[in-house]
Amino acid sequence: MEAGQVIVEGNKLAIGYAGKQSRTVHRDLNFRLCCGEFTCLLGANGSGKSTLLRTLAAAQPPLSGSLTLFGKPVSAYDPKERSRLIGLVLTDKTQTGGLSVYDLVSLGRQPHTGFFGRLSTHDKEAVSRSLEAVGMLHKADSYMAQLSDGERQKVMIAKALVQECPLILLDEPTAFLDVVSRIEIMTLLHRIAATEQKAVLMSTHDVEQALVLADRLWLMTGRYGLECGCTEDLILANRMDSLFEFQPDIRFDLMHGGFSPEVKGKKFIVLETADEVLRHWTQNALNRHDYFCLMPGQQTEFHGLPVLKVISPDQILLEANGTEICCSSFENLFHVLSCRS
Ligand SMILES: Nc1ncnc2c1ncn2[C@@H]1O[C@H](COP(=O)(O)OP(=O)(O)OP(=O)(O)O)[C@@H](O)[C@H]1O
Repeated sequence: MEAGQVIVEGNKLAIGYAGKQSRTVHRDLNFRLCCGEFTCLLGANGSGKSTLLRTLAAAQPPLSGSLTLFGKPVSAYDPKERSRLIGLVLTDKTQTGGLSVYDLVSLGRQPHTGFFGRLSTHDKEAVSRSLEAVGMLHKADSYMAQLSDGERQKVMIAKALVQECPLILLDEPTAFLDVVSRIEIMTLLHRIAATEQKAVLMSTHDVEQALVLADRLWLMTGRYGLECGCTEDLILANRMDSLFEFQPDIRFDLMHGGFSPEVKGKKFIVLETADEVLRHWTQNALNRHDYFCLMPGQQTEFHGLPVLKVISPDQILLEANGTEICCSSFENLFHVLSCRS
């Protein structure tokens, strides 16, 4: 497999549900997934991420348009062929508690084993390699029921790895995990894509980590459908704000790469500090206390505004009404400010 080789391509794809409760979730989706790339699919609740992943995995048919895997319609592959090409990791807690970690991952070899599913030496090596790749080899003999959520998720990823598929799809694999496990899993997926030349696509609500680790983003919204691009191209073209289009009070913070409530401070204060970290956290605290921060020089149209000079976290000078008060902490500062208002 060569870096950049197209594995999956969708053209004018419509996804959704046919039958009694028929519903088109999206139409006109155009995308490609290539070897060696880790892609994160972001979108608000109900925007259609799982529907798209299920369609890509052929767990539900497209409503119209074209969806190809290595240039051939996904529907033209039989289920066994597909399971050699697509590894799917779902979040729902499957009933696997009675299986050992080793046995569960071994099930991922089924597309390669014969009728009786006996593991060859090569299969056993592949199981051990996959468990090692996700850092779970030491738990090979544990039962699934004995694992934490994060560990279980790593084992499910090992099961997808052992299938040796060029395409791995994961639906919110980091849901319910602590920040360390989330970072571990996303770093692992990024490494797998890069070193094993796989295309890895995961849906997630973990925007912060996605912006750090994803080579590409797929942004899914009702208004714009699916916007695909290199992570930094989308961020710097201000496309992140489109994710929550009906929430004008929530803004993407370009500087720090996360979403936060828009600042609507009613009180004004001039903030002076030479340190970027101090500026960020002082502004954070002031915004929460209903202050809108102006930079020095910005206050020409306002007169007599308080000025805050932050030299260090324990040296905060507040100049107001011709007096200067030195505060030794933010707690102290907000006590002084609350007494003034
Ligand atoms: N079986 C179904 N039949 C009809 N509509 C469905 C079905 N499953 C989901 N939907 C609808 O399709 C839309 C997209 O749902 P989907 O689960 O794909 O969103 P999502 O982006 O994965 O959401 P979340 O972030 O909450 O997991 C929703 O409006 C949902 O109500």
